[in-house]
Amino acid sequence: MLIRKLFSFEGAHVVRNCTSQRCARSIHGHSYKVEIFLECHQLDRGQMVYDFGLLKGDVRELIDAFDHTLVFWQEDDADYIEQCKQHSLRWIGLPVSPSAEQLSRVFFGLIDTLLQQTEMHNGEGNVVLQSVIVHETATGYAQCFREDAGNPQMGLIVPSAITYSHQIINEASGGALTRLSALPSLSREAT
Ligand SMILES: Nc1nc2c(c(=O)[nH]1)N=C([C@H](O)[C@H](O)COP(=O)(O)OP(=O)(O)OP(=O)(O)O)CN2
Repeated sequence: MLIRKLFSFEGAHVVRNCTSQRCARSIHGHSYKVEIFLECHQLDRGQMVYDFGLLKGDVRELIDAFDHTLVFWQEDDADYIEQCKQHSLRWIGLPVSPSAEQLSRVFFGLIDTLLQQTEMHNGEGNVVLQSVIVHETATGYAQCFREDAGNPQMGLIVPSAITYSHQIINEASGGALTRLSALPSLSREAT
């Protein structure tokens, strides 16, 4: 059985090298929708795959870290990156371009890590992250499955390469970002 929980965030980006010139050459924003799909073939004591409420902690905090951010590709023009950091308190640097496809891969990897760290106390079965959908607009989305998340042809996403501005770290309410940042594989903004 599959269950799905929907999140949203507001974000801005440029996606270099894409065919759509407005997308490639102008900073623009999206009201992103993120759908998380969990799969399990067993129910817990509440006769649920996984209580939706459990996703309102770490996973919500992680997605909220992306809210009102300028997200850039770390291989973008150095001056552009510098200007992003100067003019936006909330920014995230990714080792891949911030297309819907790559954002879905980023979220898959990070949410998968958080779920694996979650202690289950209500007889949950083997709950696994089946896929993550990132909607950029009302008409376009990308869906990442496990094989996509780890596909080197799509670019390696080493979590330690993701950088968060101080403002994001400071505004995170505890839990998820702090724990992910404590992993050797996730880094904070360089000081
Ligand atoms: N496969 C992808 N194609 C495009 C992406 C993407 O991430 N993956 N991104 C963009 C741009 O970010 C753009 O802002 C969104 O493009 P588009 O869907 O064309 O947006 P519109 O609002 O113009 O769509 P309408 O259906 O005309 O409303 C481009 N492509």
